[in-house]
Amino acid sequence: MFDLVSPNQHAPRIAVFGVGGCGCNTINQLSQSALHENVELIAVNTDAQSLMISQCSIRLQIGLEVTKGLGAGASPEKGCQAAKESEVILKEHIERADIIFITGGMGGGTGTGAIPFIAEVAAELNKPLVAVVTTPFSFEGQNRSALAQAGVEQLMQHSNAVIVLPNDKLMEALDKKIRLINAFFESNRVLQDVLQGLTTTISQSGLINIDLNDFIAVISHQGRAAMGVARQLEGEELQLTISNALKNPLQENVDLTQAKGAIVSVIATENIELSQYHKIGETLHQQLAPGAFVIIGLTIVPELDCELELMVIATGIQAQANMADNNVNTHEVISETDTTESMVKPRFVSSELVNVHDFLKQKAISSPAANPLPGNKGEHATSVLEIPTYTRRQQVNEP
Ligand SMILES: Nc1nc2c(ncn2[C@@H]2O[C@H](COP(=O)(O)OP(=O)(O)OP(=O)(O)O)[C@@H](O)[C@H]2O)c(=O)[nH]1
Repeated sequence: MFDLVSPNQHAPRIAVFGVGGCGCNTINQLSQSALHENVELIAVNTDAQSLMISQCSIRLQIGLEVTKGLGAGASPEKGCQAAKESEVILKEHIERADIIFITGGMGGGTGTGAIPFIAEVAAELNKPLVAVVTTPFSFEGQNRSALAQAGVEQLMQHSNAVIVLPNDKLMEALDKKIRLINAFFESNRVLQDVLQGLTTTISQSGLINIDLNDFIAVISHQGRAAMGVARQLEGEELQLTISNALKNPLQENVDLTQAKGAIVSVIATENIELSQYHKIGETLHQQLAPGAFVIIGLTIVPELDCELELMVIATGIQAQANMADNNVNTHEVISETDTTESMVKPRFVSSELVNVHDFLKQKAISSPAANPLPGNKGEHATSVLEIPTYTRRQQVNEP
């Protein structure tokens, strides 16, 4: 006799921790998206008010003794103490997961102090961890920026991969007249895209055949990570699509030529040619460090409404000397790297429809014009959840 095996029985358990005001906002937005059932969203904060309005099923108030439920007051030390005070409960949730994603804003107290501590605990428990964090707008002042920089550096010591999205980059990419709340919303949407893309990539491992071990192999290169998605429309050059996927306008500039690994998810119709598939692998190898470990998954979606969709996660990138300098290293120039030494691990899988497809179809974040801001069209009702905690507090304190 055979027992029927549930299709999700072997899907890895993914925990997404949203830490501090920004982290909780992000996973609140994430909780509105279609996520795999093995993805658990965990809101973590010292601020009881923020947790009360969180829509996540798991809400952990940390550091009740240290912060009295009032936030860490922009003190990373307090944020770290709060996480230490609540280590047992945090550990319980870390232990239950196979892989951990953590997100939050660097520059305040809770996120900056607690995220590196949680990452350290995850490392002790041997759990792979990917962090997606923001750095403050310049108008928030030098102090927050310095706190953020120190926080990112600390985090990098304990994380497998750190994706840094500077809030300042938003201003460059978005309409200058955008309201602050919409800027945060848009930034959170990018965080949401990144997290949804990452979790979906692993959850759909049976379909696109990038399994957890592959993923871990790629993210185990410590350092910064970069992620991008792009679609190739009819008549467009594949090369352009690949370049678009490698530049996310809201992400900190990173030097991809240092990337030691990449996971590429290709979604195409049955008409995809071997030469196109090869071109993707070849271009990636030209753009990344020599010998980079590249895993390419392929999913066939017959009803795809474009030529091809790409999601690229590059890892193992060393930090820029100056985090504030965002105007260096665009990757238009393709170097003449010998690709024969590089390791490519192609995977072919055919399937009807996958969530990754839905995700990519809806997003196309490489083309901001394709994604008008919901707030600009009046589609997005401003909610208290989208107001950053520190702004919310200021509003409360204002007469
Ligand atoms: N993109 C984005 N950034 C945010 C948001 N909220 C806050 N931030 C950024 O994150 C930084 C830290 O803010 P919070 O997350 O509110 O701070 P915290 O970690 O809760 O720390 P404390 O309030 O001191 O306890 C800020 O300086 C902002 O740059 C948000 O919703 N979206």
